[in-house]
Amino acid sequence: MCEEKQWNSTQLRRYDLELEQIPRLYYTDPKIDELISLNKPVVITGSNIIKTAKANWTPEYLEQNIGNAGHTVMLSKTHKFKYFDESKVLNKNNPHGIEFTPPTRKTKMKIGEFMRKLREWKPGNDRLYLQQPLNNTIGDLLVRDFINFDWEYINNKQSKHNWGPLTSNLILISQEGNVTPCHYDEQQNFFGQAYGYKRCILFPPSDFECLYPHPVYHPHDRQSMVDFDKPDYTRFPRFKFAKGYETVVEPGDVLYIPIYWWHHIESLMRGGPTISVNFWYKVGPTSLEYPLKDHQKVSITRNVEKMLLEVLQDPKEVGPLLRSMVLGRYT
Ligand SMILES: O=C(O)C(=O)C[C@H](CCCc1ccccc1)C(=O)O
Ligand SMILES: [Zn+2]
Repeated sequence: MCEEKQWNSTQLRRYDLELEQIPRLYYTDPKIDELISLNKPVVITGSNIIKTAKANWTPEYLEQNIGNAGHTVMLSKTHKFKYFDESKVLNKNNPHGIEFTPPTRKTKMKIGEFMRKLREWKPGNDRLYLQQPLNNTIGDLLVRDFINFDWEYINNKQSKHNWGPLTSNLILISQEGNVTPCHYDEQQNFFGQAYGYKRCILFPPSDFECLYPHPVYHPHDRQSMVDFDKPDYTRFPRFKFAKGYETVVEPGDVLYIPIYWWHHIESLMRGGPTISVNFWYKVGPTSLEYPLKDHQKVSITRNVEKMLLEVLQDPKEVGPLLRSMVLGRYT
């Protein structure tokens, strides 16, 4: 039977992008392992991976059970929550940092205050996004739910695909309409959707030239410089060639976001709060096998940038040096 969809396309933000669908496969389907081994995204449906979260994690339940410690909440004046690395921002004890105006503010909030602020939110108020690594401050019922995730399935995938150790699980409680702008992470990611609906737009690592990441030394390292709401085609002409994939994850879905794949994530407008839990896996130093995979080339460019910045010191010298090295010789 076909369930009626719980959302409609007016709840999705509109972008100037051509998007194909990410495959949705039932968790017993062997094609899932084919796609994961090719470092390609797939939505795993019908599994018990986060079954207890799908069953129990409503905003009210989390308010009762997430624990009474303060939680990390990002505040933003816009719907965008563009991540930045605080260690790369210029401040008194970081002379090498750069001038930078943070687009979001990080605070600590008790869950009750967070939920109240969400309920009382009015246009013009700061938007809120709770982003809290799961730790030992969570309540007993949440611990029980977490223990009852289908770890056999999860661990089987982790070992079959030679992922490194699970580094962290992030609990995400988003206000409706919030956007995490396009970025990539250096970890494999099982992105579990527990409550509400999130639209995920992904691009392969080979779209590096179309998505213009900030320089590695910048606080917005790994984030795209392109504003999807208003792309600057003069500065970023190749953005029009980006070839994206999208899906809307629903409660119980687990989206495999391959390492180094770009992803933009939005909580549907007028869809109420959303709750997600991700599983990040670091990958160890992999032996370089030829031909190199696209994500390995991105990793190499990062190392070149870091080395050049280390020796040149001044970021303004990196462009001219690379240009003189490459133009007429390698191009
Ligand atoms: O799971 C992922 O990789 C996502 O990008 C999920 C994303 C929020 C990520 C917030 C964040 C980014 C970097 C460091 C710490 C926190 C969302 O769902 O909005
Ligand atoms: Zn991410």
